[in-house]
Amino acid sequence: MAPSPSKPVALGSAAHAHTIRGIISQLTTMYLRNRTGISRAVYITLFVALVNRIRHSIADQRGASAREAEKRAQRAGTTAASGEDEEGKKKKVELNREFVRSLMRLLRIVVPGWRTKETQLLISHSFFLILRTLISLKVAAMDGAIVKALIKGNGREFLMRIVWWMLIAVPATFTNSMLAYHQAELSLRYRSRLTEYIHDQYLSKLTFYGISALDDRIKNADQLIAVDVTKFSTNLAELYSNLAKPILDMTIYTVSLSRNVGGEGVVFMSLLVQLSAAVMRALTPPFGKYVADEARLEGEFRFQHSRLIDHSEEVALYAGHEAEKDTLDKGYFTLIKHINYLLRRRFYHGFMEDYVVKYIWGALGLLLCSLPVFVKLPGHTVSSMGDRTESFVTNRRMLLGASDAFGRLMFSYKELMELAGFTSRVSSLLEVMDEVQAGNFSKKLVSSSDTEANAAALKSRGKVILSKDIEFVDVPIISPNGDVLVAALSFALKQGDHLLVVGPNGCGKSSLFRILGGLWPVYGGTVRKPHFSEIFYIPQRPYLSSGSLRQQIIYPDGPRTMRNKRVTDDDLAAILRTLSLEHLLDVYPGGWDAEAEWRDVLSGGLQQRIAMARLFYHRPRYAILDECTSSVTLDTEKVMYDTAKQLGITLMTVSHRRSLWKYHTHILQFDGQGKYVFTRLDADRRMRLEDEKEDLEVLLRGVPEIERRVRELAGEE
Ligand SMILES: Nc1ncnc2c1ncn2[C@@H]1O[C@H](COP(=O)(O)OP(=O)(O)OP(=O)(O)O)[C@@H](O)[C@H]1O
Repeated sequence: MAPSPSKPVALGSAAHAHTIRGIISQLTTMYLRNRTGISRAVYITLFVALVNRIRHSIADQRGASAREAEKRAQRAGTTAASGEDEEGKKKKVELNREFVRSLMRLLRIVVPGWRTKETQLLISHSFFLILRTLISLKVAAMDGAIVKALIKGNGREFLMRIVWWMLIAVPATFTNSMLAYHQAELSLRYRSRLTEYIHDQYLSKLTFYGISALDDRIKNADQLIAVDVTKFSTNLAELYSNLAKPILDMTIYTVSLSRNVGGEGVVFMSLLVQLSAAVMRALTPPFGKYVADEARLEGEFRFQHSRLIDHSEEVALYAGHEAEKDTLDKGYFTLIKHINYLLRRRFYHGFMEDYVVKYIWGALGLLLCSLPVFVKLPGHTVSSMGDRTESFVTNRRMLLGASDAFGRLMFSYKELMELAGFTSRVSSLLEVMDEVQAGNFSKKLVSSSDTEANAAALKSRGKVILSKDIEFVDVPIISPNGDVLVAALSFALKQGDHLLVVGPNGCGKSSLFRILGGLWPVYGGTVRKPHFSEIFYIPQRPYLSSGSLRQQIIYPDGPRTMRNKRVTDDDLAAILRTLSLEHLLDVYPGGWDAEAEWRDVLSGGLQQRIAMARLFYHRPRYAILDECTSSVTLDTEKVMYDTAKQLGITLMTVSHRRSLWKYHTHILQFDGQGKYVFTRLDADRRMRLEDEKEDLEVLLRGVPEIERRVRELAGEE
């Protein structure tokens, strides 16, 4: 009989299977014999891979920072030219290199060095974080021991363990309180550092003016400084404990767990957890951007309210409450719509996150804890039921700790995104402040202007030379929107020459003084002028600061500077008497120290007189008087101008009032079409000419009437 062909195959496959089984068993034995060594090799490889990954990201980030710096340098030269709109500039809020770069900049501000209070706080915070994890480990072991005593039915041991458990709770709760305290204190310190830094920058080199008038990238700096900085600081302080503690917990718990249940299970479970975490991260909405948008909308809503408070009288007189209500409602509903959308996204995300973190990972954890019960691991001799229960309870407790830590790490991704939102907002303020200080402004150009030519004009700069007198040589007056008001202005004024500036509305009269005061850049030509401190400006609506009556007169000096200048309250009273303001000292209780919201309690005319008193106190070499006598009588105006001249102040006035001509020696007259005339002013002659012109105009106005009457008479004849 021919041998069955299947037999050798069967024999062969049995032998084959036998060989494979033999190889597997040999490999398993080899693995179990060298298990510790292999585990170490795996851990070391993973660690080296991690370090390499971090090294590469840092190198990438450095390269990106250099490229970003290059791009910014290029952009700085072209922002004004491009007329780019705000949307185009809005940064995307993501956890990218830009975020790391911005965060690093803010971190250098909030923790400026090693020997600072912040570093001390961070170190002691870290100490308490480690202490809490160690205490938690001890508590986990004690839990296991308590349950073991219970299962054994050993009442004495059970009670003893409970007493120990209660004792360890004392350092545990103390540590918890210390952690909460450190977190709050750190947040406060970060906020103080940032606010101090921003105030220094914002209030130097007229940055606050540049941001609000010459640049339109930052809409509400107040909201950014008062609210977003606080939220950033709180978020950052929370994030440290929300990141550091779970990372620490995870490391310590995982090491202890792998000792109890074997490293393989832990590595396998970590891989599964990592995988599900990566999926969840991919499904996480861009919360950072949402938070930044929410903060912006909050800011806009607040701004609309503060505008209503500032202009309550005007709105009330116009009965504009319905229109204002519409604007406010619109702002509020836009905000609420966004918050509702955010809530919905958070709801779905929270649902998914909770399910994965609590239940999927929880089930994986139970499987892991059961390993020592169902699988015999080398080096683990679990014998009695009590021992098994103790090991299960301890492992379960540690695992809960580890998975809770991982869950918190996952949640902290959301917080990290929120931090990215606030980081983006705060750092955009810092960047715009830097650019404004460097003279790089970005403002939407007026559509009517020749955008390219004007943008080029806005980029170029003229010369400013310090001098005793004032001289403009071919200086263009260009509004921040790129509107050329005067192409090239030239005039010269010596000390003692008093200048009157006239012209139609919007022709650039005040803008000339903004250039003189250093508020607007000199876009071309040469400006010779005295130092900023020697020119005093009085606008039509004087600025009344908060503080006492005395402070209104001496602003921006403080009482100490006043004393240093050897000016007394009696000197100030004399100034008040000159302007017939002495009654203010009796009207408001407290005299010089009386405090009030001066802008509300003083009439327009009184405010203008206070502004003049301020001028007489400071006695500058030059004064710019911008329609600042519009609300006072001619008698008061005379006193103001005569006294100012007696004090040796050179006056530069913007006014349409003819009564002011006689106080000036020169006139600069704009025609509103970009042309101007600068001449000496012979007030009497000019007054005569103007009178004659007005008489003739009246006569001319009567001519049609005379003609009509002549025709009527001719008809009657
Ligand atoms: N911060 C700014 N941003 C953009 N444009 C501005 C800014 N300030 C002034 N302008 C524009 O510059 C032009 C000149 O303004 P300016 O205040 O010099 O006018 P003015 O001659 O003093 O007018 P008025 O007699 O009405 O006070 C106006 O068209 C004004 O809209």
